[in-house]
Amino acid sequence: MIQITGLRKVYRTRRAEVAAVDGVDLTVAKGEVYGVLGRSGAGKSTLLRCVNMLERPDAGRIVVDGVDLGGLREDGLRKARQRIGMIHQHFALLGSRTAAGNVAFPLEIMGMPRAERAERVRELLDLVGLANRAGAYPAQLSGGQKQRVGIARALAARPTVLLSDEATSALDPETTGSILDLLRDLNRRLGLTILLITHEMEVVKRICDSAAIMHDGRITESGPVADLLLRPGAELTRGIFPLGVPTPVKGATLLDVTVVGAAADSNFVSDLARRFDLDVRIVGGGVETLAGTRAGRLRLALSGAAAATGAPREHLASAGILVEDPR
Ligand SMILES: Nc1ncnc2c1ncn2[C@@H]1O[C@H](COP(=O)(O)OP(=O)(O)OP(=O)(O)O)[C@@H](O)[C@H]1O
Repeated sequence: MIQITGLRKVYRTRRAEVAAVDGVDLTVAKGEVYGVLGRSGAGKSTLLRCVNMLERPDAGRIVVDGVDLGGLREDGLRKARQRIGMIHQHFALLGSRTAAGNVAFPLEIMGMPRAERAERVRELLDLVGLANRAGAYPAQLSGGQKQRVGIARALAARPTVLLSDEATSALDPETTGSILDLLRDLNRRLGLTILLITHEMEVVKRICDSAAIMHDGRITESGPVADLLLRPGAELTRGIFPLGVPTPVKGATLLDVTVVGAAADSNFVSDLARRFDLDVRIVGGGVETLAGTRAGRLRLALSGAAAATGAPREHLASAGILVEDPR
């Protein structure tokens, strides 16, 4: 649905050149929620703004829904952008218009007749759970409600892709949760492909099927969350399940194990203890549900004759469990 290849964007100021995006390749499949995670300044906003050509890349290709955006002139681009909705951290609503007026705005620009427009606006506000606030002005709405208006407006032209620029960063945790659930629901109900950028691990945990980590304009790891978790040394795994600096346990061998899918709910710990006659203690970690997938990471302290041999590791690995030395 979205194919980004060799993307590069350089900002030139009088004093310096900054490669905000420095050779990014990314593929977002149709119907998935894809999160790009990174710290401030990593280049996430620039990357996202290149996807709908709000920023013209210096190099690389952006193909959305089969259309190569780089090859389009202004009018073609305007049409292509209707297929790409966008929501923003600070909502970007017009303060002088009601919720309904804000949602109607892109439809007016498209030239939709008034009666049809009114019907579509009603439908959109209903879709985001704001049917009863149509006449309210942004100043009268909570942050979560404003973002719901933003989402309704972004969906007005029936886009196939939604870009989310830190859509929940200005919201409290509970409201963040409800907006993320709404995005997930829209993704499922409308088959909407969502590419979001965020600095919050919680966003990736709650709704992303796939994720990428960005540092200094480059993607350092990317792929389906379930696959990334099982990749040795993955930063994503450490971010979702931080285990901290290992504290030695006297007479025990420490192992960090990552489990995804059925293994996360299996009896692998007691099985390990029985099979190798070990004493097994869990000294850190947890198990969670990530966008519908069960996953966990535990730090185990093994004691017993077989603890320091390779046998427990080999057994865990043969069951599809990632085993790493704590560090
Ligand atoms: N218009 C611009 N002119 C010059 N430099 C820019 C411009 N926009 C961004 N940059 C620089 O490009 C780099 C990436 O910025 P970008 O905003 O894309 O990162 P980000 O990961 O989205 O961070 P944030 O969450 O803080 O916005 C930064 O070093 C930033 O200072």
